[in-house]
Amino acid sequence: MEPKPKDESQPSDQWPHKAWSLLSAVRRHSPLIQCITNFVSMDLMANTLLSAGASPAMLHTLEEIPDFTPQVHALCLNVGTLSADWLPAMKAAAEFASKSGKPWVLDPVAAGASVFRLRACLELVQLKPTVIRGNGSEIMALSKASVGPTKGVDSSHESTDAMEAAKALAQASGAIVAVSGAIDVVTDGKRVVGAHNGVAMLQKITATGCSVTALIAAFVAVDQSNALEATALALSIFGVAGELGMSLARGPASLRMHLIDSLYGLDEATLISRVKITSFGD
Ligand SMILES: Nc1ncnc2c1ncn2[C@@H]1O[C@H](COP(=O)(O)OP(=O)(O)OP(=O)(O)O)[C@@H](O)[C@H]1O
Ligand SMILES: Cc1ncsc1CCO
Ligand SMILES: [Mg+2]
Repeated sequence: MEPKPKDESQPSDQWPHKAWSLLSAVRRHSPLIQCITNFVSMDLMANTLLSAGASPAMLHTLEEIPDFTPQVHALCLNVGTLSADWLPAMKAAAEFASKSGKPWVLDPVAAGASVFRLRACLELVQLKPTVIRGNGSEIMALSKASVGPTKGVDSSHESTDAMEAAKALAQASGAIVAVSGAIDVVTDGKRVVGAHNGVAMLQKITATGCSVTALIAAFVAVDQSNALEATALALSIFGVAGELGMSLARGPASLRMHLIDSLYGLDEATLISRVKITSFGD
């Protein structure tokens, strides 16, 4: 939607204003986001997209993809509860999205947990995602193409430990690669930025990572030509909603509710005062 001229330099003090501008664009355009995602995440992901102003559609049947996927503004693929019969639909959707010039985002959940899952993720990477977002362990497994010791869907690495793996994966795939964690690391293979927002309690709510991947799809849908910036901003804004939600929450269950309310209610002054994105200086 509405491609904008490429912004080569992103002075750090422009990030907060850009954050408001992109969130406003998502609210205004309400991009249609197709999500083929795991059973655990469907509810939180759809509600995250709705609260940000986007329009989620959790359609995953192969038979519907030729009709539906060309109409969407972006696609989100997530392999969290992958089975062999879902993979052809994911591949077909990725191909339709690419053919119709729509961005698509891959969440390689637990990429290193099994040979089947790793192969599936590597095959999806071949189909040229616009963005890949995972936690530290997922990005390291995918970048090294190796099955290894993993804690399932949770990370046993810091996001910053995966920085070189993320750069290598970005260079090899042509995708923007984002690694979530205390600092969300985002790279195109050369430039690296960090989004510093969020609270650790977000890790205690299942599928917050899956949901922020879908939010990235919505942000890239409204600013396709600046995918690195849109990715970093989606991560930062989700983190700001987490910070605001945490100030009202008593634990993970109430944070889940306040996260959604805070994303929905985010205003310009609050967002601009809280967004924190820095360059890692490459
Ligand atoms: N230590 C932390 N401090 C602040 N925010 C964090 C921290 N760890 C994770 N987050 C935030 O929590 C959200 C989920 O990230 P996480 O790395 O847990 O994803 P994930 O492992 O893929 O989650 P899931 O598989 O449950 O969807 C992101 O918005 C991330 O920025
Ligand atoms: C817990 C869980 N298991 C498979 S997918 C998923 C959601 C978080 O990734
Ligand atoms: Mg995940």
